[in-house]
Amino acid sequence: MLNLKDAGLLRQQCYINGEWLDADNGETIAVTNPATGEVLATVPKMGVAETRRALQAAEQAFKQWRKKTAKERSVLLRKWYDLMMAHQDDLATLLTAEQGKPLAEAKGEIAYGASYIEWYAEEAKRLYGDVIPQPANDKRVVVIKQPIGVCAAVTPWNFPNAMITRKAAPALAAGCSMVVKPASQTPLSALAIAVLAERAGIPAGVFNVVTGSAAAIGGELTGSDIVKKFSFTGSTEIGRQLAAQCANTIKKVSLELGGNAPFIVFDDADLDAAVEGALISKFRNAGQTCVCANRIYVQAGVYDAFAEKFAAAVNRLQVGNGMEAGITQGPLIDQNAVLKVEEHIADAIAKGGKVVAGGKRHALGGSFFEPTLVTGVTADMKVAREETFGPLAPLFRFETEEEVLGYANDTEFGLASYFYARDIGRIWRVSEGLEYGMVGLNTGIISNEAAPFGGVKQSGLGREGSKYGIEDYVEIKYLCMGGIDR
Ligand SMILES: NC(=O)c1ccc[n+]([C@@H]2O[C@H](COP(=O)([O-])OP(=O)(O)OC[C@H]3O[C@@H](n4cnc5c(N)ncnc54)[C@H](O)[C@@H]3O)[C@@H](O)[C@H]2O)c1
Ligand SMILES: O=C[C@H](O)CS(=O)(=O)O
Repeated sequence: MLNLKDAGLLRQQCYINGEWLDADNGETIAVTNPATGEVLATVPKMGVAETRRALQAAEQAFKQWRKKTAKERSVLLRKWYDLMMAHQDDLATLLTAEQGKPLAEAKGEIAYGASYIEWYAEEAKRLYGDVIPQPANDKRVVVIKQPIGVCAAVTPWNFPNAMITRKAAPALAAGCSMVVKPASQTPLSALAIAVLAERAGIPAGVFNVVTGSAAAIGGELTGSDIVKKFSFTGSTEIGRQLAAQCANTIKKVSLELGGNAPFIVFDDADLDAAVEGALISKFRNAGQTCVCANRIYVQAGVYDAFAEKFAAAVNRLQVGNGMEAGITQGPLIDQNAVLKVEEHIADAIAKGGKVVAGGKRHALGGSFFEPTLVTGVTADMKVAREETFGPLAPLFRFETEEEVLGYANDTEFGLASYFYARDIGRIWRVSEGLEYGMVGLNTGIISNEAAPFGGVKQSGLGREGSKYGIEDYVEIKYLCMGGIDR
C-alpha cells in the first residue's frame, strides 16, 4: 500500500461544506493503480443530491468569503501553498499511485500546481479597477471588479493536481467559492488538496470536492443557476457537450480542451537541442498531456540526422512502475489508451510509415507501451489529424517554411505548437503564422504559472495562469456618478 508520511492526506470521502462525507446511498468507486492494477482506495459515488448540497454550501460560503479583504484571502492562499510544498513528497506518491507518471514528474506537477496558488495569492492583491476620464464634467466613471460568484470545475486525470489548482487558485483569490469534480480515475489528489485547504484555514464551503457519476454531477454543475462560472479541462468532445449544457443559464465558461501540437525542426536548428525538446514534449507523462508534440515535422536537409539521433534517445527511455527509481515512462491510464496508440501505429504502417523504435505493447504487460517512433509519416494518416495521447512520435518530412506552416495549421485544434530555428526572420514569421494559443520556440516545455495557458479554435476558450487567468473569475461593473458639477 501507500507509504505516506502523513496518512491524513489519503481520504476516501468527499469534502463538502467543511465535512468529510460518504455518498447518500453509501455507494463507492474503486481507485486503481494503473501500473499494478491494485485497488488503492474507494471514493464516494455521489450524484445530483450531494452536488446540489455542495453548491448550496458554496453559495452560502461565498457571501462571507467575498467580504474578506484581498490581503486576508492572499494570506490563506499562501498558507495553502506552503502546506502543499511541505507535503510535496506525499502528494506526489498519491499522484503516481493513481495516475502512473514517474515520481519525479509527479513531484514536478505538485510544485507546478502549487505555483498557481502562490501566483494568485499575490495576484489577489492586484485585481485593480479603472478610473476613466469623464466624458462630461458633471460625471465621473469608475470601473470596479467583483467576484463572479460560485464556480464549478470539472478536471481530467492526466494532471490531477495542477488542473485543479489552476482553476481554484484564481477563483478563490478573486473571492469566489468553488465545487470541483475530479476525474474518477484520479480523485485522491483532489481530496488531498482539500485536506490542505482545510488545514490552511480556508473556510468551510469555499472549496468543495465531489466525486462520483460524471454525467449526474456534471449535469447539476452545468444546469444549476447557482453556478455563475463553469471551467472545464478535458477532451474537446466532452467540452462541447458541457458548454452546451451551460447555455440555458448563460454561465461564463472556460474550456481547456484537446490538442494536436506540431513540433517543427528547421534546417538551421540546434539538432541536439531539438532532439531533447522533442523527447520531453512528446514523452512527458507517457505522451498523455494536452500539449504533447503530436506531429513532428523535420526539414528535408536534417531529416535523416534528426531521425537517427531521436531514435537513439527514444530507445534510452526506461518503461516501468513510476514509483521505481530511474523510470522515465510509466503505464498509460487504461486499455483504451493503449488501443488508441495501436490504432494510430497500425494505420501509419498500412499507409507507408516505418517503425524505427518501439511499436508494440511493453513486455511488462498491462497498459505499459513501448516508446515508439515512426518515420515516413504523411498527412493522410490518422496520427496527423487525431490526438494520440500516448507514446507515439510520428516524423513528417517537409521542404519549405510555407509548406510546413500549411501542414501545422491544417487542424481544428490550436493549443500548443513548437519550433526550433535560429534565423530571426524565420522566428518572427513562423511565430506569427502558427494558429495556436501557445508557441514554444527552441524549447519543448512551455507551461508555467506566469504565462496565459490556453488554446484557440477547438482547443478551448479563455486562459489559465498569469494576470489574464483571474479575469475569468470577476465581473466588471462601472459606476457613473452624476451631479459632480453642482
Ligand atoms: N487544454 C488543457 O489544458 C488540457 C489539460 C489536460 C487534458 N486535456 C485534454 O483532456 C483529454 C484527456 O483527459 P480526459 O480523458 O480526462 O478527458 P475527458 O473529457 O474524458 O474527461 C475530463 C473530465 O470530464 C468528465 N466527464 C466526462 N464525461 C462527462 C459528462 N458527460 N458530464 C460531465 N463530466 C464528464 C470526466 O469525468 C473528467 O473529470 C485530452 O483530450 C487532453 O488533450 C486538455
Ligand atoms: O495536459 C495538460 C496540461 O495542461 C499539461 S501542462 O503540465 O500544463 O503542460
